[in-house]
Amino acid sequence: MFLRCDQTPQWPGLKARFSHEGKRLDLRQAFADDAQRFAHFSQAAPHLFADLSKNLWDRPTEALLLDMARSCCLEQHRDAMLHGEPINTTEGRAVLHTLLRRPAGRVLPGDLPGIAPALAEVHATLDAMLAFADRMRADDGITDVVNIGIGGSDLGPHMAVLALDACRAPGKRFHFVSNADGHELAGVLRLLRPQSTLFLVASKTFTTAETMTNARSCLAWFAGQGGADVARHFVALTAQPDAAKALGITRSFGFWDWVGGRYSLWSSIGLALAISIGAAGFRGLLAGGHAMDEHFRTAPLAANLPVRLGLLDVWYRNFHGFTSRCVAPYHAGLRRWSAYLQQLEMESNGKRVSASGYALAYATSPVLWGEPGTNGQHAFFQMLHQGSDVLPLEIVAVRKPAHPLVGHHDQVLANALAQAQALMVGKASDDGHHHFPGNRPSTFLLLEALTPESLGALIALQEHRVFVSGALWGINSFDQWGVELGKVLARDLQQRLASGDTSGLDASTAGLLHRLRG
Ligand SMILES: O=P(O)(O)OC[C@H]1O[C@H](O)[C@H](O)[C@@H](O)[C@@H]1O
Repeated sequence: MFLRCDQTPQWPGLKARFSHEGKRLDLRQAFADDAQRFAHFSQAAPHLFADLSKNLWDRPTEALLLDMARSCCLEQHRDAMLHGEPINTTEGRAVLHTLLRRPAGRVLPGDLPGIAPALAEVHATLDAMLAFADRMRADDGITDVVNIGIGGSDLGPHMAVLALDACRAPGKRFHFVSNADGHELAGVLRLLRPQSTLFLVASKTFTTAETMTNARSCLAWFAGQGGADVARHFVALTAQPDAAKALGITRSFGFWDWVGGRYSLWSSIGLALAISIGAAGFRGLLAGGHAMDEHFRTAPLAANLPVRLGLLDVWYRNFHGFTSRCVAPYHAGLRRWSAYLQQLEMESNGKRVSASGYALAYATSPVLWGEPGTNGQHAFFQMLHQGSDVLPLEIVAVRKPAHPLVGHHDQVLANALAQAQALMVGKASDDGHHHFPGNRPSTFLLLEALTPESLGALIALQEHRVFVSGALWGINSFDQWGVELGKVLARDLQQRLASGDTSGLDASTAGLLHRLRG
């Protein structure tokens, strides 16, 4: 059994450190006292550079956090995941999204026996999927690609297709339909012609109600518009190809139950992205992810970026008591970044019981939220600078733009830098309205350029940082039972909306149902 963070000898030490020094730490003073603060709290990692120095911690605190990670056997936890142990205990599954980006034939010391054959299957499926992607990419008869999926079967490919728009196949449009609300699908269908559209029905389980409703409507629309050849125009991306066949979709690309939905961009679920950026680009994404996996696997804890970020997350959540993290990508292509991270972190670590089912006495996942910079600055950054709560900010900036327009990118980068600076430095004024308290924390992640490789590394960094905080909190980061109750009740209420039966319902639900029936 691994220790949870609160069972370690460092936990009381961290509590004491927070009440004596931690809560009083002033970043301006900390920089004045330590000429090496930036050097110590910043580091390179594959494809990116991270500055953690404008955060409310110091070296002794970080050292205690690292010792706590050692007491929790974080490295053994990590290796258990990488080697294929069934660490998703409530579902009895391994957690092997890292295998999806491992080079063919690569064996790690400690791999369980099933890993080598699984890796061979991964590459056979990847090769077939990417060959298909390149065919579709080169096929001028296909102008529109529609990804139908929700949650992990939407957020990853959607975010990444937008982020890597500079690599998009010329002449192709990409659409993402996730909501069961017909307004979304109807708006997309209006733009399409059946003979030039490729529908990708993305669902690990092939049971998700929203996706099944949208897939059926697309099949009906296709037939209604005189579309022929469903086999050419519909592809399923699923771990349940038989369920896809039952719906009439014969071509499918598979993946495995050890790939969680929110970790599935790297699998066949990434087909929309692969068509957009091509096989070579998709392999670049995998290579970037793998480079970060290797960093996570081999770097000493004190120089391991996902570990340092995960420890900072625990320090902020459990000692400072910060309830959220604002994410601000300073790149318009990353406009779905916060939505993507919301599922990754909040569905993974939004848990109130330990892996063995006991109620925890401390807080877990923060709320993640945000918008691209500079837009957020003109909306909610007011609260970051002068609000009553301290809200840590995480900036992603990209040094080189992928467009030739003069005068734009410097403005964007200067704003990213200015926000982090302003939050920390503040500005004293006797007039309260003009007073900026400063000492507000931010993390700065910097990519050289937004490429498949750097995006892959950035995503894998976030996956592993979520793993680190989840492991220290002692929770199962890989199940999501909290989404089930609403699904069951929605099925019941859909029938009641038709029948009008309100028996056994609470008065509010019954009253609203009555109104919804009109
Ligand atoms: O890919 P699917 O099986 O359709 O699942 C889509 C999504 O819905 C589920 O309810 C989960 O909350 C998500 O983790 C998952 O990504």
